[in-house]
Amino acid sequence: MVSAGNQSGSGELIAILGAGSLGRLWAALLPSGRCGFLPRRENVSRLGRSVSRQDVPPETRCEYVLVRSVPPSLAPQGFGRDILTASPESGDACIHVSLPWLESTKSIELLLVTTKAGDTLEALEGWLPHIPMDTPIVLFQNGLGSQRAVIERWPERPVLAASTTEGANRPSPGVLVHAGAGVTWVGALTASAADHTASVVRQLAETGLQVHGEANILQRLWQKLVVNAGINPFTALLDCPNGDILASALYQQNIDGLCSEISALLEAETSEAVAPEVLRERIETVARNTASNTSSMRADVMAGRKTEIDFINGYLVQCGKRHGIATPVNQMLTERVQGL
Ligand SMILES: NC(=O)C1=CN([C@@H]2O[C@H](COP(=O)(O)OP(=O)(O)OC[C@H]3O[C@@H](n4cnc5c(N)ncnc54)[C@H](OP(=O)(O)O)[C@@H]3O)[C@@H](O)[C@H]2O)C=CC1
Ligand SMILES: CC(C)(CO)C(=O)C(=O)O
Repeated sequence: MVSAGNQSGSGELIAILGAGSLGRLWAALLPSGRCGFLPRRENVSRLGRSVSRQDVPPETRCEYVLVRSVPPSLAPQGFGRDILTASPESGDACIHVSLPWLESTKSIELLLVTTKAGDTLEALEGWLPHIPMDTPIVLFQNGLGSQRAVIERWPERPVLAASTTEGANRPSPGVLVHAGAGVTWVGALTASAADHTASVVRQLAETGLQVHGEANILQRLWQKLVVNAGINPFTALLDCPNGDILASALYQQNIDGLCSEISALLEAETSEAVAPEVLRERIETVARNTASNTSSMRADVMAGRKTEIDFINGYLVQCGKRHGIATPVNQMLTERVQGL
């Protein structure tokens, strides 16, 4: 059982904003007693308030089971529906996790933000006025665009970004599955964050997950963006696992155009020249290595959630507009996914 006490007397805390799959994964693996979740700001007044008998009692702790060791037959399937057959009983390493919903922001020494890209700004708007100016903030969002919005809004704060290939999903409300081990890269986005990188990496590495500092985190985010832009929309539109896109007509007809657009954008944005064929090879290597995965975008569509398309192919369309580069394939994929 991983458990953290209520805030009083527990010293400095790592707060997690976004108690979803990724947030719960870090929370469960961080040293016990040092971690808690920040609730949605609008729910704050319900926490810790005495309630009348007619009211629903507020949840003061977030409880779930972490399934760390998925049976090999399920492990490669990653996100989504396929994992539904994984139950806490079927793995050999289930941990019961019980962590507090934080009521005060006083002793927060590190803030991990694990909301979806589209929710990040609003989630931070609610909490940052209550969090000390020198508390490092680590953004875990996939795609690009949300990070820039945060640093433009709070340029003085120490803001870092993380790019991670860990895989976590929630097949049912009380169960978190660590579906795939990966690597996490952390680097500074604002000037005042540079001094915090080493200590953030050290704290995150206490989970036992692989965590490294990255001097050029934007480049890492771009590398992941390329792969997500070349796999996720096709899986969502074709409603298929990652590997199945490769033989499809939609993919075959559009991948070269997509890679040419991304290659031009990459050079315009980062000065890195990477040939379209190299980008295609990178995309296809990941698609083959994760062939039976349900991508996060397909999983969002299947669950009726808003996708992160605006921060992946949609972001590339916006980049194209800034640089005068035509992006018809990214535009088509964005519009079609938005329409799902
Ligand atoms: N899951 C993974 O393995 C990986 C995820 N990522 C990236 O990490 C990010 C999070 O992904 P994931 O954990 O899967 O997403 P989830 O949807 O599982 O989690 C997001 C969480 O944020 C919460 N949230 C939304 N708005 C607010 C708010 N205003 N205040 C507080 N909490 C809020 C949601 O609450 P509610 O449920 O109530 O809506 C939800 O619990 C995404 O950008 C994703 O691309 C990157 C690599 C791997
Ligand atoms: C690499 C990939 C496509 C793996 O499924 C992913 O990151 C995602 O699903 O968002």
